[in-house]
Order: sequence, then C-alpha cells, then structure tokens
Amino acid sequence: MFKVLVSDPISDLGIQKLMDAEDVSVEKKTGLTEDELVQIIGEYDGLLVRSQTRVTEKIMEAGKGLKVIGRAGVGVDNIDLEAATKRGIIVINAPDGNTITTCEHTFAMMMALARHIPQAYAKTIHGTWDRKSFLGVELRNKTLGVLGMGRIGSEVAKRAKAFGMNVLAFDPFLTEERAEKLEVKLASVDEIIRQADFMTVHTPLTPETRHMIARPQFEVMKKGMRIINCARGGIIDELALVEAIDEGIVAGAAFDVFEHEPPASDHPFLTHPKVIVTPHLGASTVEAQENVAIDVSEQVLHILRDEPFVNAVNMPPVSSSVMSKLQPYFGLGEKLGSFAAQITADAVSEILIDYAGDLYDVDTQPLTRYILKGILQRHLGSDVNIVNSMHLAKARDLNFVVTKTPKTKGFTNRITVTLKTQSGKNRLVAGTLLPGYGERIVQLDEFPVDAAPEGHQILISHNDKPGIIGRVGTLLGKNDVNIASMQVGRKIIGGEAIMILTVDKAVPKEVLIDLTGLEELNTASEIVL
Ligand SMILES: NC(=O)C1=CN([C@@H]2O[C@H](COP(=O)(O)OP(=O)(O)OC[C@H]3O[C@@H](n4cnc5c(N)ncnc54)[C@H](O)[C@@H]3O)[C@@H](O)[C@H]2O)C=CC1
Ligand SMILES: O=C(O)CCC(=O)C(=O)O
Repeated sequence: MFKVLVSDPISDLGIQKLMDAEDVSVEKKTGLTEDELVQIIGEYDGLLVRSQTRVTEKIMEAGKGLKVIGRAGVGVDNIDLEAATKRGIIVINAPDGNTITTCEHTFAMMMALARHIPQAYAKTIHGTWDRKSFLGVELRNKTLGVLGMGRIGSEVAKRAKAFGMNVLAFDPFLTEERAEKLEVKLASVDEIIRQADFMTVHTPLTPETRHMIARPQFEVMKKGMRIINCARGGIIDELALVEAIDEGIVAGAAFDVFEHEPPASDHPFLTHPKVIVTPHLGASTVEAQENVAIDVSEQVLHILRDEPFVNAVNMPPVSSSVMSKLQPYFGLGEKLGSFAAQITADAVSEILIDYAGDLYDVDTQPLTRYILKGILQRHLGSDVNIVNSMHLAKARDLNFVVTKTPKTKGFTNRITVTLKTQSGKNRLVAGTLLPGYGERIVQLDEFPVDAAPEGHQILISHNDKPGIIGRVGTLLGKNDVNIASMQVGRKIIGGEAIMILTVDKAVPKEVLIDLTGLEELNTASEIVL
C-alpha cells in the first residue's frame, strides 16, 4: 500500500482518484512546520503540495521512501529541485490546469487597475460617495506589453486583442511566425518599456528574470505605464516600482505575487493608493483547483505504480508523440543496461550507447535514462531511477556517449550498449524490439545471439566442441535447475563460443562453480533481469 501525504489545502474532488485507489492511502495534514514534516515524512511514498509547503532538502533527506512530489499548480519554486533530483525523487507539476484561471485573474487585475475598482469600493463602503477621484482609462486602443508568451501570456494576449488592445510581446522562444499567428507584434523588452501603456509579466522567476524590470527600465519607461504581475514576485523590483510610481513614471500597479509571501505588514504596496494587491489568488478558482489536483493525482498514481508519466519538472520535457514512440523500448533499454553491467567485472570507464534504425531520428534522451538506470543499479541499488540516473553517472565522472545510426542490418531497430572498462576489456550487448516477438538480445560482444532478456539467465563462455551442451544440461539437471531456453553463439566452428540459458530459478553459486569445472567451459555467470 502506497502512502501519500497532502500537506496543503488541495481540492477533494481533484484528489478523489487518488483517494479511491485501492493501493493508495491518502492522509491530509496541512499547515505543518518543516520540523513537523521531517518527523513524519519517512512514512510516505508521495507528497502532494500547493505553494505553501516549502519542500526543503531536510524534508527530502528524512523522506527516505519518497518517490514523488506532486505540485498542484505550475511554479515549483517551493520545491528544492536539485535536492529532489539528487535523491531520484520525481517532481511533477500540473502546468495546464490553471492557465485560463490565471489569465482571467490577470485581466481582472488589469481592469481593476484601469478603473480603480478596489480603491473606489473601499471608499464607497466606508460612506464616501466619491465620483471625482477615480477617473479611469479605457483598454481599447492601448498598447499592452506581454513579457513571457507561454501558456498564460498567450491567453492574456488573445483576450487583449478582443478588448481592442495592440499587443507587443517578448519571449525568447517567440518567433515572428508564432507572433503573427497570435496576432501580436514581436518586440524587445526595451521597445515594450518605451511604448506600452500596460505591461504584464508571465515568466517564471529565474536568475535572468529576477528584477528584469528595475530602476534602469523605469528610467526609460513610457510615462503613465500600468504594470501587472500575476506571475512571480521578484520579476519586478518592488521598491524601484514604488519609487517609479511616486516619481509619476508609473500610473499604477496590480500585484498578485510578492518577493516574500506573505509580505511584511509594512510592505509599501499594502498602503500605496496606486497599488492594488491580491494574496496570490491567480490560480484560485474552483475549476483550476480541481483541474490541477486531478492532473497531479493521476501522475502521482502512475509514478507510484511504475507506469509511464508526464510533466516531470526535474527531467527535460518530452512530447507525448515522442513518448509513445519510445515507451515500448524502455524495458528493453533498462534490461540491456543491467545485462551489460552484470557481465562486466572491471570498473566501467565509459558507456557507449548506439540507437539505430527506427530510433535514429527520435529524441532518445528518456531511453538513455533507462539504460543508465539499468547499468547503475547493479552497484547503486534502488536509489537509482530515471530521474537521477544521468545525474549519478555524471557525479561519478562516468562519461556516456550516445550515437545514432540510420540503418541496422537485419533489424528495424537496435540498441547497442558498450561498457568500456579501465582494463581495456569492453563488453557489448545489443537488443532489438521484434514486432510480434518482443524484446530480444541479438548480440553479445562479437557473438550474434537470439535470446529473450528475462528472468534468471546463465551466461557461459566455452570452446565450441561436441558434448559441451550435454554436459551443461546434465549438471544443471542434477542440481534441479530447469532450462527454459538455450541460445548458442559462435563466430567460427570450433572456436570461442557463448551460451545463454534461461532457467526457471536462481542458480546456486556452487552450481556456477561446478559449471566452470566442466571440460571446454571457460566461465559461467548468472544474470538476473
Ligand atoms: N499567480 C498565480 O497564482 C499563478 C502564477 N503562475 C506563474 O505564471 C508564470 C507563467 O506561467 P505559464 O504561462 O504557465 O508558464 P509557461 O512556462 O507556459 O510560460 C513562461 C514563458 O516565459 C518565458 N520566459 C522565460 N524567460 C523569459 C525572459 N527572460 N523574458 C521573457 N520571457 C521569458 C518562457 O520562454 C515561457 O514561454 C509562472 O511564473 C507561473 O509560476 C502560474 C499559475 C498561477
Ligand atoms: O497553488 C496556487 O494557488 C499557486 C499557483 C501558482 O502560483 C502556480 O501554479 O504557479
């Protein structure tokens, strides 16, 4: 039974699937301190958070069984991703579920800013009927600058067009072609600052975006600009903004997010008449909270059950079309890695992986992670997974080189794993996915073979002499080891040869030793896949 802790308020409807799962028990404990979490996290396989829980390295260190941290939302800045990656904890988010909601909040903030709605409301309910102080501006024919044209920024731009605004947009990934499609004008940050009447930011907070709008930008900014931030506190320098408002450069600002949340009680935004604020409510709608909780719960279930999953943030994104092409190869890749590691006695100095045939023009990075996992698991055990396998290889200076070959003789696809060793004795294992037959090992070192990579196997190297197969069969039979299948590979008659036997159960060490005592038999080792 998997145990999942929900440590922030997350929609019950959204996590229903998780609660209904027979193999999962869900516990909700919100508002815990870091120390309280450290005390209990060791019992759990999964942790589900929104943005309040700060998932620190200390918590992960104590969470020895933690496989997955699910963030019901987009930003994962409350999770120490590096610490998670190091420990092989998969961090997933729900990037799509709150896009429209946050876009709508941005628009609500923009309109409230243009028409002074919060300020007018406050005065009205306190008994002052003031119709002079709140002269607003229209959005129509105004220029909106959008910094960050990802999911939310693009939706904001779409709605701004419907309001008759001209949209200038900047994003490092925004091409002329896409800008044209979205009916926005591609512009630089500098052009936006000098030309826009309203500006809204929709980027993550990164070293590059931190204070991307600060004193130097305010100095050249179009006078009367109104600024909205429903993305992350810190993208706009808060103190420089207040100065710019007081100097008459900026006409007003609407902020849903702060550099420190919640802001200190003396934060200048909280009392400034030209700044309106909300307490990080961008994603707070019934719909969005349900959507993100559903998305994240589904992925957590997949991860706990060892099924393919999407939206891992501590792994590079892979499109679903690439994922569906690669998925059938994951098992084979991991087994080839594991096989290669088990037959290699010396210290591995480099890993060579070649993808051929159908895998030639596919982004095979996720598959490489499975192969590395298979290789590293031999020595690092269950601490290795597809999230940390590359990291662990690099941390051990274990170089891996990936090559691609367009065609492969006799097969439609082929994966070759070579382990180079310090002693110079390299080991090679190649496999293929045969339509209708499944996974096959097709080459071992220089020997062509045809064996299914599964269960308990005995790898024997011997001299190709009559009677050897019989002697092996007799010895195994005497020791109650049943042979399910046997494959022999040789390059020349009478020369060096290999045998791969699939057997029904683990082979006792003494039997392997006895095998090596047989005439014409050189080595015998067990491989478990
Ligand atoms: N207030 C709230 O409650 C919510 C806030 N957010 C935040 O909104 C932001 C945007 O979210 P999404 O649109 O879903 O993310 P996204 O990943 O779809 O889009 C972010 C875009 O920012 C761009 N970008 C990165 N660096 C940039 C730079 N230096 N200049 C210009 N563009 C840059 C990226 O290329 C990307 O296209 C994130 O910070 C997210 O955490 C998201 C949901 C709710
Ligand atoms: O969970 C929340 O309400 C915060 C949403 C958010 O900021 C995000 O998804 O990035």
